Parts: sequence; C-alpha cells; structure tokens
Amino acid sequence: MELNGLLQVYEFITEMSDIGISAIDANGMPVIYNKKMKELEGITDVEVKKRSAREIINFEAEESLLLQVLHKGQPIRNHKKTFWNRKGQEITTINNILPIEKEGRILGAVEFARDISTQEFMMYQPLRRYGQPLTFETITAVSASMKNVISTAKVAATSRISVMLIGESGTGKDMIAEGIHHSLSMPNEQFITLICRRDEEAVIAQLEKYITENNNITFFGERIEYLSMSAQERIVELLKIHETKNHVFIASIGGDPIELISDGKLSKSLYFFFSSLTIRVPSIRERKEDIMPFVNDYFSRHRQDFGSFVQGLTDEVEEIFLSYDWPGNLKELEVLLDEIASLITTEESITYEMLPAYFRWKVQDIHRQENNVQSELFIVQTVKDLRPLDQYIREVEDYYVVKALEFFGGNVSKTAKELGLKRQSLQYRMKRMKDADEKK
Ligand SMILES: Nc1ncnc2c1ncn2[C@@H]1O[C@H](COP(=O)(O)OP(=O)(O)OP(=O)(O)O)[C@@H](O)[C@H]1O
Repeated sequence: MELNGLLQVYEFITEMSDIGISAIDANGMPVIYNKKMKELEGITDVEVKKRSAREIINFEAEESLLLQVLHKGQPIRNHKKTFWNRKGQEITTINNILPIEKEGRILGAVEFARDISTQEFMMYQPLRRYGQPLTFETITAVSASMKNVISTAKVAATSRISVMLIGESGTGKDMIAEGIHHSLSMPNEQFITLICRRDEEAVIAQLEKYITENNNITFFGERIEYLSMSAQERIVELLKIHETKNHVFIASIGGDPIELISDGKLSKSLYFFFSSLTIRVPSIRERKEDIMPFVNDYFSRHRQDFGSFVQGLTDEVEEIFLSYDWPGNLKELEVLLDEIASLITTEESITYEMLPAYFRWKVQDIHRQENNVQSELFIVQTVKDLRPLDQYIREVEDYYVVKALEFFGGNVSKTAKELGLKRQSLQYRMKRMKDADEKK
C-alpha cells in the first residue's frame, strides 16, 4: 500500500479506537487528539481547534504529564486519574504515557487513556462508607438553598410521593434519596438503587424482579437519562402497572429536564411520571457556604476513625477551595480529601504543598486566568498576533520554565530535575530570560 493510503488507515484506526489517544510532537504541539479523547474530556471539535494553540501552555494534569514524558524520555504507566470533564461527567481513566522514539531520537509523546468510569463508579461509592443508614443529618446543609432542599425532601418523605432529583454530578442526590427513604411516614423495608449507567437489561430485570413484591420498597433510579429511550419507556410502563402498590419511586437526572427531553435523552412520559415533585439540588458553586463545613466534618471523622491530629486547612488552601469551581461538586472535594488524607501523619493543618500535584496545576491555571496574565499572549486571534514559529516556541518555553520554577518555589535543582534538564542548562535559560527582560 502506498504511504498516503497507509496513513489514512492509521488515521481511521486512531479515530475509531475506544481508547482515548492524544499525542504531541517534539515541540510540545498537539498532533493527535482522537474522538474518544474528546468524548472523555467532554469537548467539541470546534473547541479542540480553538484550543490547540493554547494546548502546550495549558497546565492541566494530563498535558503536563505528556510534557513530562517528552522532557524526561521516560514512560509513565498505569496512571489512574479521576476528573470531571467540561460536561460535568465523572470520568476515571487508566493512562499510559510513552515517549515516541525512533533511532534514539524523541519525536514526541503519546497518551493512551482507557475509560474505566463505569467500573469505578460501581466500586467507589463514598456514601456507602459511613457504615450507617444515611439520614438527612449526614448531609452537609448549612446554606439556605440546601436547607430548603432538605425541607422539601422531608415533605416528600411524609407524603410518600414520587420525586425527581435534579442536579449536577456529586451534589448529593443519592444521599437525599436515601435520606427520604429513612424518613418515610410509613417505613419501607428495602432501598434499591437502580444504577442506570450499567447494562440496561440488568436494570430492567432488577426492577421487574422486585416491583412485584408485596413488601414496600423504595426504588431509586439514579441518573435515568443514561438509559436508552426504549428502556426508559419500558420502565414507565412497569411503574404505571404497579403504581397502586405502596412502593416509593425516586429518580435522579444530571441536568435540566427540558433540555434533556429536547436532546432526546429523557423520555417525556418518564419525566411526567415524576413531575409531581421535582427538587433541584444546587451545585456547590452556588452554595460555597457548604464547602468548609463539609471539610470540617470530613476531618472530624478522620480524627475519630484514624486518631489523626488534623484540624483543618491553612488560610491559603481555604482560599483556593473557595475559589475553585468544583465541576464534580462535593464528590470531587471528597475524592481530593481522600487523597490528601492518605498522606497525613502528624500534620495539624493541610498546606498548599500537601495538595496533589495535578490539583495544584489546576488551581494555578485558575489563578492565572483570574489575574488575566501572560497566557493570553499565546492566543492567536488575529493575523497580527502571528509571529515566527521559533519566537513563539521560545516564548512558550520561557513561560513553562517560569511556571515550573514558581511551582517548586524557585528551587533550581528540583525544577531542573523535573524538567529533565541539567542544572546549568536551566540556569542558562534563566539568565537568557533575565537579559531579555533587562533589554526591554
Ligand atoms: N451535601 C452533602 N453532604 C455530605 N456529603 C456529600 C454531600 N453531597 C455529596 N456528598 C459526598 O459526595 C458523594 C457523592 O454524592 P452523591 O452520589 O449523592 O452525588 P449525586 O448527586 O448522586 O451524583 P451522581 O449524579 O454522579 O450520581 C457522596 O457519597 C458524599 O460522600
């Protein structure tokens, strides 16, 4: 096959792969970003195009890993990562990042991301860890909006009516459903969660099996929009047939029901079945007052369960927690606290240095955007913004070096080590930047 034809075959295979693939060339410029990778990150083709010029200066976790591999020439294998993408979906991947080498030369770096979100979701359900029934008292609700959610949920429990919980991932909908179950005016014997991101035949079989029982059961269909339209229709039929029984039905969805209906993701009849009472659970961005009480609760449990001494966060970290926008809401915060807590020994407060590196990169990025500095220099909006490629690459390199130095508190040896440079060569770059600054 001629080279061009072969390239088209490779391109097709890369695009169709169900593994997320992204690659950068030796200058750190993105060259491959396949369909699955876009899906994992929740971004559209248009955004990818806009983004490419910024890619190398955008210090998100996985990009910096690609750059790390490029600089060090060493692979990173089986790196597990949980994040919330632009659409607010919870994603967990196992990543292998490899240098692309030919005849001893590094041509770039490539990342393969295997999507294990569903398995991870099934295994990691923090709310099950409390080892006690989840009542409304377990839910952090200091803000007025969350207090309102709890009082409406109590009304639903008293009147035993069907409820639809609406809210972004990680806002606590599962907890509220279980809270309703434990406050029902006439207690039900079982609480059954139908995990709709699982195989839908299994979900329907589970519902068919239990719905015919005479015991009163609380059914919670979590994220019903993950089911196909036909599966949703079958569920409404089953619910309607057994409506006269004394079961209680609760459902949750991750976004605005009207939008989901118009996007063909939510069945109108399923929505109407639940529409007698809908409760919107606000995102944590809308109720920042709940952040610190949640953190304090977490650490008080940690002290009790593990005998640690940790009292809370330093002011700096508190500030960061309050300014970050938490796309994965309290679940994201909880996953982060788990990571931090696994490293706690005798510390009394959580300092900036104790935050995982990927999170520091993320918040550094936010601060940069908030302060509206430098990175805008790299965005090409008009022809006037264009400049010779080697000048552009030099600017990006300088920017990266400055940020890396800031990250390591100005420590030249550590920075040089992480960037895979000799100390002298980093010092040379620093001097070159200083000289250039002085000339300005
Ligand atoms: N208000 C809250 N109080 C205490 N913990 C919370 C609260 N909200 C979320 N959490 C923590 O976040 C975890 C995830 O919450 P939950 O599963 O209820 O979110 P969800 O809204 O149902 O998310 P999804 O849409 O992804 O199913 C909980 O297990 C709990 O540990």
